[in-house]
Amino acid sequence: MSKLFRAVIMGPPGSGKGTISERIAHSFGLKHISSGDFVRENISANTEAGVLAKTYIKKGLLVPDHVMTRLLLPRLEEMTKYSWLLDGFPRTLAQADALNSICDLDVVINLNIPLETLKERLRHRWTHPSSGRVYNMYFNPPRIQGLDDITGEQLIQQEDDRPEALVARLRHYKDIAKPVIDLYKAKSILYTFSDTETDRIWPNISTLLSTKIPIGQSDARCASTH
Ligand SMILES: Nc1ncnc2c1ncn2[C@@H]1O[C@H](COP(=O)(O)OP(=O)(O)OP(=O)(O)O)[C@@H](O)[C@H]1O
Ligand SMILES: Nc1nc2c(ncn2[C@@H]2O[C@H](COP(=O)(O)OP(=O)(O)O)[C@@H](O)[C@H]2O)c(=O)[nH]1
Repeated sequence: MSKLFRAVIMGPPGSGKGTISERIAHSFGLKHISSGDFVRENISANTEAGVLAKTYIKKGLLVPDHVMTRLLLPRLEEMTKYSWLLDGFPRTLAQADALNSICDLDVVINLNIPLETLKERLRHRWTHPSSGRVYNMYFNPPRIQGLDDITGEQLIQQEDDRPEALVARLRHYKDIAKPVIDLYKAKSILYTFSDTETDRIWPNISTLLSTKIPIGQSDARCASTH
């Protein structure tokens, strides 16, 4: 079997991780694993880790490293047959070390987006709370204003997405992400993309992945995972 592909996407809130992950999953057939979605699934299913995670999320805190790794690592270990893209994990050096102990990453995509752009995007971000699906009133509006395309349920604007909250979130992100970024830079697997528009970043990411994912693998993977 050809070598499987392992990628991580990093970036501050609103940098486009979810949007770009969907494009990568669709174009290259990688399994998209979003830590936020996975946490929400565990909360809905009332698993032990889900119940614990909920107590932190309700307070606007990150879930502690040992809870996150206990949730995510077994999930990744189930995916040994697939190429995957991780979105939202690792967020801390402890999480990166835990990930490192179970696999070697091929590529880390790092999104570097100006603060003003992040503020503007999040001001217009609407979320379907139970699934984590996001919309932007200009970039990708829902079919019916205020309602989720799939369920028809009400969309909300998250408190966290207010410009005042964003500055603190961003500072926090920078502090905890820096050692993770430095680690991946030292391993020569970090690829940073800077722009204000996802549509201008996307062709560069697509070109990078075309050179990294062995020919034929992405198609084969698509067929085997959908
Ligand atoms: N790797 C992680 N480590 C710790 N907590 C996490 C992690 N991933 C998700 N969480 C928790 O789950 C919540 C939802 O995660 P999710 O990534 O969907 O949203 P977010 O933090 O608002 O990020 P973004 O705005 O970048 O999309 C987070 O706020 C955090 O409490
Ligand atoms: N205007 C604009 N909005 C974008 C662009 N890319 C993503 N968005 C929107 O910006 C918000 C943040 O994107 P998201 O993928 O959720 O980022 P994440 O927090 O890093 O996962 C969402 O509402 C997206 O629809 C872009 O190039 N322009």
